[in-house]
Amino acid sequence: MPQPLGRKCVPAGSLLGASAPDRTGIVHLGLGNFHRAHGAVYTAHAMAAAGGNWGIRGFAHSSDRVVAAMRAQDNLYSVLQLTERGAEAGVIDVHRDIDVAARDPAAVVDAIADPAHRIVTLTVSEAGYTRDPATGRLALDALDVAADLMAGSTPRTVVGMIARGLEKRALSGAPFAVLSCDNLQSSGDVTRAVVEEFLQAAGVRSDVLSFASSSVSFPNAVVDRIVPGTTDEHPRLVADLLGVTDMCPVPAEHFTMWVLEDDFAGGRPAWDQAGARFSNELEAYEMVKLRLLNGSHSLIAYLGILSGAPTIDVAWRQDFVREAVLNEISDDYLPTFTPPTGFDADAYVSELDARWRNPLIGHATTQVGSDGSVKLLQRIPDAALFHLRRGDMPHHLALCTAAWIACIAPPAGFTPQPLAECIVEPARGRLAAAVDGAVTVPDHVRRIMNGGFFPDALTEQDAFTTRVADLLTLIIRDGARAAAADVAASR
Ligand SMILES: NC(=O)c1ccc[n+]([C@@H]2O[C@H](COP(=O)([O-])OP(=O)(O)OC[C@H]3O[C@@H](n4cnc5c(N)ncnc54)[C@H](O)[C@@H]3O)[C@@H](O)[C@H]2O)c1
Ligand SMILES: O=P(O)(O)OC[C@@H](O)[C@@H](O)[C@H](O)[C@H](O)CO
Repeated sequence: MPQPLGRKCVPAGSLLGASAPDRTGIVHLGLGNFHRAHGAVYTAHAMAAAGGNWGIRGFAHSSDRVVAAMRAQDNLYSVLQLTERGAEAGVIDVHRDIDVAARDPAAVVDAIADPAHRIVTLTVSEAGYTRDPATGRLALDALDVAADLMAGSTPRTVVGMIARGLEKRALSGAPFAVLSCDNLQSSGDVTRAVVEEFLQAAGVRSDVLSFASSSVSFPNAVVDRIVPGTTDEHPRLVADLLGVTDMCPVPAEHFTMWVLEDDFAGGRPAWDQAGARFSNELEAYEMVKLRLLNGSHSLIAYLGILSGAPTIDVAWRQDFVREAVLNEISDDYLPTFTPPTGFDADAYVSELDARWRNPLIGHATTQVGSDGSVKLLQRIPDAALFHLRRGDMPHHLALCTAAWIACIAPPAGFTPQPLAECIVEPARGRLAAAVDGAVTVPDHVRRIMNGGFFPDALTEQDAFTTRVADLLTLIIRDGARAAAADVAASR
């Protein structure tokens, strides 16, 4: 009978990297699966290589699920690496004092203000940055942001917590870095912008603004590792491999990458000795990651959902999905950017093929397709505008947009595959209101494209809206495969 994982029961040789010292140097917001299989693993290896007090004070945003399970195991958990050659498991021991931010937001503010903490890392999803989709700026009118801005309130949003923590920390003047590890373009610049917009809207003292600009850095970073949600199968695999019961293991692929700007105002762990790459070519890496991987991932997910595929590997094994995605990469994404020095696009795409094909990962199409209203903003508008401004039509980006609408805001009379109902999408209500009363598919699409869900620059492109409407009409009439065939014929 396996014993529960805990400090008294760590299987010999299973620790990945070092166990953390008692002191914490990092505050992490968003204690989900990705952080636990990525930043936490690099930090454990960095401490093993070069030491340092970089234990992690972690906060889940609102759910107690991971926190309760980790606490019962003395903050330990295992990372389950799933490859086509088999599975391996290792234990991570870098978290201390984990909690739920919504339960005690003041504790988050205090942790950020504490000079012992020199980095705040974030994996709070694209939605966690509370930006207006049309402008990309902090959504000052959103109810939760407006509530956080009220004098004397305890902040509930991520941006509010960072800004109020920074304001309190200005009293000590201790420098620190805020490191976004979410799939955002210019993640550091975006995070600085929303935090500074919050501070200005809150009317903080000028010395707080000076502290923010002189002593707080927001390095840009690109993160990469496919980390699906945990299922009941994963604890069983850990029990087989390590002989312990782990209530909250994290499944992950073998591949992992982290590219960062080396701009840490308060110092950093030796992540470079743990495999992270420090580079001045962040923008180029962002294009590769956010377009070739994440943009393609969205198209696989929505075409997959419309054809009843529950996971990415099942969707990817359908010829029409693979053809659409590989053509999207070559026609619509690769021409839009200059890759990093020495980058081999063919090798990268072959590697993506192997990563998406991995049947052990079981990455749910509905997970990748969640929050499309926020994620597609990183993946579609800029690349689409690149082509539209040259008079070319990015057909595959239009297909992805049409497939998203078919899943999330289907026109009256069309019911997508049942999987579509399982997609978490915070904008569902607003989308339904925008299309209420639409009588034709073009009218339906126009209301979405002009409804504040995409940047103005894209919504001004009538040809794109028309192409999305044509493809949505085909999806409704003949299915996703037929729409993909139409796109293939238009190349
Ligand atoms: N899972 C991956 O493969 C992967 C890979 C690269 C990057 N990422 C980035 O990490 C993020 C989290 O992925 P995950 O796999 O950990 O997901 P997860 O569902 O396990 O965790 C999501 C975390 O984000 C928090 N969150 C969600 N909405 C929020 C909001 N509005 N405000 C504040 N916090 C919020 C949740 O509380 C949770 O802690 C992704 O959205 C993405 O930006 C994920
Ligand atoms: O994590 P999201 O929600 O931004 O996007 C879903 C997936 O595309 C994403 O998680 C990838 O698996 C990941 O970006 C790979 O590094």
